[in-house]
Amino acid sequence: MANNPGRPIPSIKVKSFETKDEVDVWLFSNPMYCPGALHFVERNATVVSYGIQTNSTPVAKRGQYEDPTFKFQIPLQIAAEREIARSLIGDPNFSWVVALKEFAHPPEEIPSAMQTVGPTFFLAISMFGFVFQMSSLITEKELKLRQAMTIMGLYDSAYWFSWLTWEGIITLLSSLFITLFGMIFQFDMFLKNNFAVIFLIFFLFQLNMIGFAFMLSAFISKSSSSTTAGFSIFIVGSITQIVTAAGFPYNNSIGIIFRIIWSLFPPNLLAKALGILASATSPPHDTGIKWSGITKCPPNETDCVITISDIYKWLVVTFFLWFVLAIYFDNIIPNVSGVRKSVFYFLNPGYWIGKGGNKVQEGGICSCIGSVPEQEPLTPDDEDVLEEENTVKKQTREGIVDPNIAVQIRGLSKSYPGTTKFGCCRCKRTSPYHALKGLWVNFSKDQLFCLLGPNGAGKTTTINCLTGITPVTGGDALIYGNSARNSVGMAKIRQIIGVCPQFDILWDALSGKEHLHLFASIKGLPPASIKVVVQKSLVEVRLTEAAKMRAGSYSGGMKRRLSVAIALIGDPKLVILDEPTTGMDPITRRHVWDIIEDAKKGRAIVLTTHSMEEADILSDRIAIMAKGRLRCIGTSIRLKSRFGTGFIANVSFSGSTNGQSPPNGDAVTTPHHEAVKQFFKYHLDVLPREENKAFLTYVIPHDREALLTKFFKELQDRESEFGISDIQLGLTTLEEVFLNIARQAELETAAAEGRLVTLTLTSGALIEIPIGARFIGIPGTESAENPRGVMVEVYWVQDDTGSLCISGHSPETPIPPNVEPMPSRAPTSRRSLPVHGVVIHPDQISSTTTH
Ligand SMILES: Nc1ncnc2c1ncn2[C@@H]1O[C@H](COP(=O)(O)OP(=O)(O)OP(=O)(O)O)[C@@H](O)[C@H]1O
Repeated sequence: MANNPGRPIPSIKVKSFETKDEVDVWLFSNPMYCPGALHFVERNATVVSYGIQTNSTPVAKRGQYEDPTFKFQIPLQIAAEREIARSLIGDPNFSWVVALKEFAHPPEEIPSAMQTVGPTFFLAISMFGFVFQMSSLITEKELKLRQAMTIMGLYDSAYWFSWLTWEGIITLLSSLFITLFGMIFQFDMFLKNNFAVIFLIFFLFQLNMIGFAFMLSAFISKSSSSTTAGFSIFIVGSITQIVTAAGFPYNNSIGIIFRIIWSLFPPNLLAKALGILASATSPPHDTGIKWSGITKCPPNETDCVITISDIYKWLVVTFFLWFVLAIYFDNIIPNVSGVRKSVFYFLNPGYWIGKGGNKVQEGGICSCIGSVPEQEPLTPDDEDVLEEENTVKKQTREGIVDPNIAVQIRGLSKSYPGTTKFGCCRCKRTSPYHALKGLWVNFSKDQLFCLLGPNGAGKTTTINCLTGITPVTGGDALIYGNSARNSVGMAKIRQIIGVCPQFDILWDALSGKEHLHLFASIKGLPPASIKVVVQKSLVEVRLTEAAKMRAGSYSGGMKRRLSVAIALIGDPKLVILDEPTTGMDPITRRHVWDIIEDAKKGRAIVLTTHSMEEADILSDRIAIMAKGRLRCIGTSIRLKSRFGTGFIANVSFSGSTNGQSPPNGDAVTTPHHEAVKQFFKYHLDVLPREENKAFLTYVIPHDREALLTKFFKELQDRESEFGISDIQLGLTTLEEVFLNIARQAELETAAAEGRLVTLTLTSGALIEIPIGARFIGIPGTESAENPRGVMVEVYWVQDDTGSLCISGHSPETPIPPNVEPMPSRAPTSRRSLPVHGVVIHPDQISSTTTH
């Protein structure tokens, strides 16, 4: 204890044992407690043996590891040997001195926290901006927000540069805060290196990550995938940063090609830069990198292949590379409408000088577009449609520019090509579809043109062609003289149109006011006037109180009103409203109708709607489309008179107070009712469609039109005799016209395609009949009683999608003798396979046939 070099060991720190085994047991049960043990064996008077046992685990003290050999083993050895020598010599003062000294060596390099966890930590910080940026860009694509802005006139360049400016500012601030926090927390790397040197590394790195996010977002179509993509980049980045910190590939033993490829991934450059900056301040006497030293290799680095200034250059160059690639991929990867530019679009000089070069095509890069079969020119069946077509064709041929025409659609056709997509194991084929089959129509200025039609008629496709969302297959559309087929024309069109799309395209996080502000700016309104215009617009659509609320919390009707306001902002010359009042309550709907009515002045409006009332009230002209073609065109009255079933006459009786049905709903027949019914039957041969105590309602077919003047004059003269209080005469509703046209179109298509449906007879037999066929002869029913067999009349209704379905059939009746005999066939067995029914032309059915 007294011989320990340096200072004696106090007795409380020493334990003694009888045997080696006792020592081992004690050491085993008290690990890391005792640094060393001495074993003495006194062999004889001149020989004393001893053994040394030490703990070989190095222990860190204040960041420094103590070497057990120097610290314990040698001192124990010296102490033991001194004591043995003294004991053997018998001189208690006998002593010798041993001095121990390490070789001189450079200061030990302890990797700093900045070198070990710094790269991952700062990569994690930059991932916030990265994921946010990707998800913002993808959400704008996914929700068609970007498309909406483009239609309203936003240039791609403005879109990209506005994002870049915003992200540039955020990145600048975040880099500033990172550097300042590093200094506040007294990290040597931040304190000793030049402020600008550190700040620029963080700024350029984060900007680079933003460029990388821009590029990656072109490949992702769902915003929910952006977090997954961000996380994957983080994991990969963390691993490659560890590899970078270990020295790969920034040393002379690795080829430059590896270094170039490695440096394309921004986290690797950050890891290398932090490595250089941290090692420049790691030994206490190092002073860090000054601005003037960014081009020099750090003094501690022996195998230096890259300097801080090289890293700056790399970060700047790769940022521009990502940014350019982001714009390129954004153009060549199909957008949300499946439309893209050609892979070599940038080789077209027109693209750079703004004269064309923006031609778009459909289908993905890896999908083969099948050839679209040519559509045969169809001559319209309807005389009004034919006349309109001839007018437009004549104007086109003669180059007549009618100043009153806002939109001239010249044989517009659109076919969605069939595509073949090559998946992992199979090819997916879709067949081509002709959505528009040659439209020829003029939309006049100061008028509202209403496009009606069943679902899938082609209304939205027409609008998409007019707004450039989808490329036109054939024909053209001129909007105020600008062609929708030409990119220069389309750029001009977008400055003069306002669109309210079928589905609300709004940012949940922006308020109504901010939306209007944004679109007013896109429309190029002078900044000074925007505030006033936005306020006026909010008042118009009654959203003043909700102006500052986020659009995400608006009701469906409020969102629609905001979409209408957006369409009207900036005083567009053509306003396209695709089902603008869907989801609105009746009061709001009427209010929006007023807005639309007011908006007609000085501009053309194209409206599509499924509300016949809306079409009736707002439209100056109406066209009904079905299966990609115009079926009729004209004013509401013209359509009703031509395609309605006729006139509706309503006769009210005096004595009825409110004109409503009796409470039990039963028809009440009075002598007056009977007299009026007889009068109608005698003069017009019609029966009431509806009758009750208060009134009688008749549908009078068009063919009796000539009799009406005389008939109603006489009815009016006999009003008091019949007890009539009021007579109303009107045309049938637009809805009826719509249903008739849709039915006709459905029939045509079914006949052209030879589509069949199965009719189940009351007898249980199944027969196949063409869709829409009215009288059907049942094969195999010929008998002595009915030598020509029997037939049924089939009743048809249209379902929600406009398709015809069988609603029932009449009882079986004998086929009249004037009908040609059916081809002879074996009798149909019950519930056997369906046989084909024989279609009997209605003209062959005599008047005795029941309906
Ligand atoms: N990208 C596409 N690829 C293939 N077919 C399409 C595509 N877009 C639309 N169609 C088809 O074109 C037809 C016309 O569609 P469109 O959206 O123009 O109808 P619509 O008259 O607007 O119907 P709705 O009243 O339901 O809005 C439909 O049969 C539709 O399936």
